[in-house]
Amino acid sequence: MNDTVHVNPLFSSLQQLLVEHPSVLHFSWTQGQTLGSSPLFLTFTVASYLSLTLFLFHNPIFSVAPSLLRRITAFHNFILIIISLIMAVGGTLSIFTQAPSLHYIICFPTNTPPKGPLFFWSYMFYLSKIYEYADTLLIIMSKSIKRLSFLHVYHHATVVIMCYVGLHTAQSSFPLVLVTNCLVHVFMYWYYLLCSLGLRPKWKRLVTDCQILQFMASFVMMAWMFYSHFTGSGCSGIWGSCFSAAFISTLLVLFVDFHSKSYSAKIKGN
Ligand SMILES: CC(C)(COP(=O)(O)OP(=O)(O)OC[C@H]1O[C@@H](n2cnc3c(N)ncnc32)[C@H](O)[C@@H]1OP(=O)(O)O)[C@@H](O)C(=O)NCCC(=O)NCCSC(=O)CC(=O)O
Repeated sequence: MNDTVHVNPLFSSLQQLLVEHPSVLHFSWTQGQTLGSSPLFLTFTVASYLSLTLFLFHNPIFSVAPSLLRRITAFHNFILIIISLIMAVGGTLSIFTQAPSLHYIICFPTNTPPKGPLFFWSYMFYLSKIYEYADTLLIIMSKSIKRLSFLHVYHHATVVIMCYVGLHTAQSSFPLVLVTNCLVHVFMYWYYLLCSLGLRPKWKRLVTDCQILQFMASFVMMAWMFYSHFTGSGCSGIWGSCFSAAFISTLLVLFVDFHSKSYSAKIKGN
């Protein structure tokens, strides 16, 4: 399997850095030992996010000059584009080099330990979702408080729980969800970067379409996983997948609603 991937020098260097580096190769999610792996950490993080958001929503104590805030926001979006790109490449290479087949990645054998490159990138994904809390802070600091939607806060709070559960249960198909989400996020943060630079890209709707498509793709992966689980010898992380399926369903409903409110009205207005 590895013989086929040493063809291209760039591919080979990326593989050495993003898959075969000792910290990636020997990564292990150890409950209570790995940073962020305890239920207490998760509860504290999500509760702090929600209470701080609520507090700052009612008491906007920050005052940053708009030009400085625009630069900070642009930098933040740039960082997220780079991080998402690295995770997408790292996750893809890990899938190609570590998974013996597509079916394996959809349905890990039961009792698969959350170890190695596939779970290293899942862990990075989890940490990046905590960093994304800064989006909310930037919206609050921008004083466009009405932009702080239920969808935004619900998504940011719950996606961290989904990642934690995914790692904790060594959830099948999680690396595929990670790669699709990171690819969409490169596009999404590119949109936000341009917005923070004062541009208004005409392809906003395309970003939302891609997000909806990504949720639908996740359903297809999970349907395949559930089918494999119940007709075969079982898949790892079935409870994590149930949680993800429920969370992604709610996101799909919220995003379809966002889509119809944001774009259908404009069509009628034209
Ligand atoms: C096209 C979308 C990506 C964004 O829609 P919005 O209505 O939020 O977009 P908008 O046109 O109002 O955004 C432009 C405004 O965002 C500001 N802005 C810049 N960077 C930002 C950032 N990192 N986070 C939040 N807002 C940001 C700009 O300065 C600008 O402010 P100003 O107007 O003041 O100049 C959409 O599809 C979407 O996701 N809507 C849900 C809202 C949301 O929070 N999405 C991200 C998390 S959900 C997610 O991430 C799902 C997933 O996993 O795919």
